[in-house]
Amino acid sequence: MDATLQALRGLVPRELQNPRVGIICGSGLSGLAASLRQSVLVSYAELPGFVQSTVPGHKSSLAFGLMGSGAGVPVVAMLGRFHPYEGHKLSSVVYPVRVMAKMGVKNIIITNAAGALNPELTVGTIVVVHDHIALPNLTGMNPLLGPQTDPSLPRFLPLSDAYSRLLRKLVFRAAHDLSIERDALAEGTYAWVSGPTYETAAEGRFLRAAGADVVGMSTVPEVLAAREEGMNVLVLSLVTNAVVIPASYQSVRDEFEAEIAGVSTKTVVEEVVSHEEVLALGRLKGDLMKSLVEKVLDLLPSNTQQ
Ligand SMILES: O=P(O)(O)O[C@H]1O[C@H](CO)[C@@H](O)[C@H]1O
Ligand code: HPA
Repeated sequence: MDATLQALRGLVPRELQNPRVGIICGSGLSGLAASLRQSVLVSYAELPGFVQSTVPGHKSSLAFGLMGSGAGVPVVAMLGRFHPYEGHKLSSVVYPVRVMAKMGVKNIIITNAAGALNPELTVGTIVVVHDHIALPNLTGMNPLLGPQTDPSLPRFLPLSDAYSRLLRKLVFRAAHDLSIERDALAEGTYAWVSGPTYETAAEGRFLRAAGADVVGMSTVPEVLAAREEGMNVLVLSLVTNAVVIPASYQSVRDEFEAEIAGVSTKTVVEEVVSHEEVLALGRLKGDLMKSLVEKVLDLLPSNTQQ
């Protein structure tokens, strides 16, 4: 950690060395940081302890700068995150969050691309996450597993308050101030899965039945580290696709038997999702996400821990 912080002190101008807000850009959402002023990019390759992002739609740089109107808020944005499915250790996945904490970040805005499990969520909706289901955490893949390296951090971290109510409400205020239509935003629960495979229909049904609204392969590790470090957390999921969950299985036997009996049937073609589709939606809705985040920064109270 000391080596990373020292490298950053050498690469980032002094006035940007104490960001107030950290941002993590999800798949195809690096454009979020396009409006940073006085921005300085630091490649992950220059930072000891950082790995490389290998997923299309994720760059490998930290961007420092000022965001929002007026004087702006000093922020640090990860243009490209790390996922365990890339082969990165969980400790590497959350390392940038720990670095942000050491630089003084008190609020973190984590964005992601996600598939909709809730049939009421249409593609393009931004979901303000208020809870999560993390099967990997429950089954032993938790970034906080292991010896406590910093005794000042809690051993048993509560997560019932993981998603800041104040920050969530700010998003709705921001949308209201920007006259964003009501249906563009929703609230929901994020299911974290390890990926890199997308869900089968049965898995989608299972996660939906468990109460999840959207599903993705990231975010929860960063949320856990951020909460452990005492940050206020806001998560915004952009719905990039629907997880196709047919109400019932359409039997191939029925289909076959109808065919040989000469009865005309509708052949079922299973829909599939692709990362290209995910990235395309990120490009399409990137501006909405950017305006929302900028407005949240404008509304962030300056006189509190926030
Ligand atoms: O969560 P982010 O990084 O936004 O990306 C999402 O998009 C990718 C799959 O298309 C997965 O990495 C999934 O987690
Ligand atoms: N499933 C998991 N992760 C995702 C999806 C999905 O449908 N879309 C974007 N990230």
